[in-house]
Formats: sequence, structure tokens, C-alpha cells
Amino acid sequence: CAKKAKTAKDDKNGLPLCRMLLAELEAHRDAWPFLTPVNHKAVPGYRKVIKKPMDFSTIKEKLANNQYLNLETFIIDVNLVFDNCEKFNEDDSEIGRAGHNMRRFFDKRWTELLQ
Ligand SMILES: Cc1ncccc1N[C@@H](C)c1ccc2c(c1)OCCCO2
Repeated sequence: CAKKAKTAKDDKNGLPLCRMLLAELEAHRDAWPFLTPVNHKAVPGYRKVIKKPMDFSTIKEKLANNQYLNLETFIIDVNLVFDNCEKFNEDDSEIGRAGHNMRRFFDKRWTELLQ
């Protein structure tokens, strides 16, 4: 039979942890650029440059549709939000700084929760 999951990353607690982490991301003051999909009509070049768009509302939808296997696959999508941000935005810009702040916050929170 399947090996019993041993850590929060894999066991049944993984998904409630994802929902909690996402709620904290959405509530963060610097979340505003990441709450909804980037409208490529409002942001010239975005569709060409960013091959795999991702945002917090899409992650929320994927969680609701049980599309994440575990905390690991959830973290991959959250990091995609921040990697897209770094690719498209200058570090020294409103959105660029927000992305760095959010990544720092997220990295701190999930590592704290996994201890
Ligand atoms: C995460 C990200 N990366 C690159 C560009 C935009 C975004 N976020 C979107 C939601 C956004 C933020 C600010 C915006 C905007 C759209 O509409 C165009 C007008 C200026 O204001």
C-alpha cells in the first residue's frame, strides 16, 4: 500500500496549510499586483514575455478544484508568481519591490509553519 505520508508537506495537513498560507498572502499590503491575472491588454508585452502567468486568484481556484497534489506543488505556483514578477519588473519599481517583499514574506512563513 502507499507509504504513509510523514511530513506536513505530504500528509493530509498539506492542503489546509496551503489555504492558510494563501489567505496570508492575499491579506498582505503588498499583494495588490498579484491578486488577479495580469490583463495583457493593459500591460503591453506581458503575454509575449511571461510564458506561464500565475496569480493568487488562480491559485485559489486551483486549490478549490483540488489541482494541487501537496504543499510542494502549491509552492511551485506561488514561486511562479514571484519569478514572473522579477522577470517583467525592475527591482527598483513599485511592482518589483512588492514582489520581493511578498517572496520574502512567503519564504519566512512556510518555513516557519513547516518547523
Ligand atoms: C504583477 C504584474 N507584473 C507586471 C505588470 C502588472 C502586474 N500586475 C497587474 C495586476 C497590474 C499592476 C499595476 C497596473 C496594472 C496591472 O495595469 C496597468 C496600469 C498600471 O497598473
